[in-house]
Formats: sequence, C-alpha cells, structure tokens
Amino acid sequence: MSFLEVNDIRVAEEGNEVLKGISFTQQEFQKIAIAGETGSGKSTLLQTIAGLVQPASGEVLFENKRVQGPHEVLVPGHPGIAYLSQQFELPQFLRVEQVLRYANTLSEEQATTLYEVCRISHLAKRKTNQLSGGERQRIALARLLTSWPGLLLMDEPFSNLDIGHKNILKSVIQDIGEYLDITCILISHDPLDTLSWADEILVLKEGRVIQRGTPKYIYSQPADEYTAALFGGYNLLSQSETEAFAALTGTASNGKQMLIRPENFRLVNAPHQALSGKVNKVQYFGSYSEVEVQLAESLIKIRTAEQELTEGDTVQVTLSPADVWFV
Ligand SMILES: Nc1ncnc2c1ncn2[C@@H]1O[C@H](COP(=O)(O)OP(=O)(O)OP(=O)(O)O)[C@@H](O)[C@H]1O
Repeated sequence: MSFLEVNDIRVAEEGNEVLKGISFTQQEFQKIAIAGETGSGKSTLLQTIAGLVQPASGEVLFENKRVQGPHEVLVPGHPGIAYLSQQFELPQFLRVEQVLRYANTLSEEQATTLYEVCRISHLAKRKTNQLSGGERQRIALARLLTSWPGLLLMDEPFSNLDIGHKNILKSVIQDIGEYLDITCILISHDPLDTLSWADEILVLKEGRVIQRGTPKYIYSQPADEYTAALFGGYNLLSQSETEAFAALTGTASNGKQMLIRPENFRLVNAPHQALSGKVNKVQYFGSYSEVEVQLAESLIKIRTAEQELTEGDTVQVTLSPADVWFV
C-alpha cells in the first residue's frame, strides 16, 4: 500500500495535453522533488494531486482513497493535502495572530510547535503588511499547516527569496518532515535545493516523467542532455573525442556521446593517458576555478582546485572510468 499513488494522469488545458500519462508512488515521509523546465507540467501535476485540477483520465489515490477533482466536489481540494502555491495570499492589515487564529483548530501545544517549526513565533503581533516576503511565506505555510495535513505540496517555495530567507525556509521544510510528521513534495528550479533534500527526484519533460531516481543517480547518470542541464553544468563531447576518452578509460560508447560533469575531468601530467588541450579561459570562484579547455574539437569546462593555470597553457585532461556517462 502506498501513501500516495498517481495512476496514469492525463490533463488537457485548452485543447493541449499538459500531462500525458503520469504515474508514480510515494511512501509516507519519503521526500520527493519534481524538476523540469518551465511549462513541463510541474504545477499542473501538484494541483491535480491536491484535487484542484480535474484530470481527463487517471486517478490519484491518497491513503488508498481517490482524490476527487474540482468538478466532483463543492469546495475543491482535499482536507489531507495542502498546496502552497507560488501566488499565496494573506489577508491585509490583520495581525499575524489573527490570521492564524482564524484558521486554527489545533491545541495550544500543537500550535506552539507549529509556529516554532515555521520560525514565526516572534511575529504574532506584527500586521501582515509589516512583513518581509520570506516572513509572509512562512505565515502562509503555517496557516496551511494548521489543518495538519498528511501531505504538503510546495510549488517553487524558494523563488523570490533572498539567501537568508531561503536558508530559513530550507530548515523549516526539513523540520516539517522531522517534527510535524508531514510528507512533502517540492518543486524547485534550483538543483541545489532539491539534490540535498530529496530522497527521490522525478524529472518532467513535456508532461511526461522521463526519469525517476535518487539525486545521486539523476545527477551522475541523467537520461538525456535535458536532464543533465537541469542539475548543473556538463560537457557533451564530439564523437571522436568520445571515442578517444572511451579508449583511455576502457569504456564503450555504443555510438552514444560522452556526457561529463565539469568536476569529473582531471588535469594530469601524463600525456599518454590523457588528451591534450589549451586553456582558453580561467574563472576564479574561490574554492575552485572553472577552466575552459580547447581540445582538438570540443571546448570543455573543467572545475578544478588548481590555482596556477593561465590562458594559453597546455594541459593534459583525463577521466576515471567511474565518471564516464553516455547519452
Ligand atoms: N489553466 C490553463 N489554461 C491553459 N493552459 C494552461 C493552464 N495551466 C497550465 N497550462 C499550460 O500547461 C503547460 C504546463 O504548465 P505548468 O504551469 O504545469 O508548468 P510548470 O512546469 O509548472 O511551469 P513553471 O515552471 O513555469 O511554473 C504550460 O504550457 C501552460 O501554459
């Protein structure tokens, strides 16, 4: 039995098929992140799970019961599922404690825990128009959680937050799972938000799930170039350089192209076990430098701790077999 089961969901909006048969399951307390380019259907998927969008076919089962869509109920939504939208709203000019009291059905002890987890206990007397964007969002989140849902769906919660508020929200989301026993699904554009948090990532492309797996698997063995690009920099080598590195590492390309993350290339002093290239550009980032190296055909990016490189240097580039991936 799964906590959440999404079975072959299809959604059409204005004649376009936005979700084209999505299926996946989630266990209780499993942290799932959804990644995909703009327009791939991430928000529509979350809204369908929440019972806010009517699927054309397929079903969502939450704790073994079908989630009804907005065409089937008077008030859209499911009491056990909370959806934090990108465009949340708070009532104007009320004090935070009034906003929360209005929605609150919790005991005093539960409410205290919830406000502490959401880092808003100190804001109770503040008016809603006297809050920063990050504080407003944490209050909107706490307000949603006063119904103590089993499943929380968060749609791009980090967008428009500065780094300070973003870090606070990351801790809040971590604690929601840990102290409130609420299972979460999160959409984020930034790979750094999802790779460190999720147990599993679903990659959406044009309304379909094209890959599902642990962050490490998705990052190091992306299904295609699209997936690789969602999670950071990469190099796609020409066919002849793919063959040259395949020969060096004892791997077989089977006609595919080699896809290498910038941190996986190594600069060595061993001309016979490496390809030669010329440094084209060096960018310094403190703990590492990003170096552009022109090989015979491809211009590649290498991330290295090496600090002494300058434009025009000749370097020897190699790889470990474990870091080789073909798409
Ligand atoms: N109510 C609607 N009416 C018409 N088209 C819609 C509607 N909702 C979504 N779409 C379309 O469906 C597609 C998927 O949209 P969705 O918002 O789910 O994508 P997304 O991956 O969440 O994008 P973003 O990252 O930009 O939020 C888009 O092409 C969008 O224009």
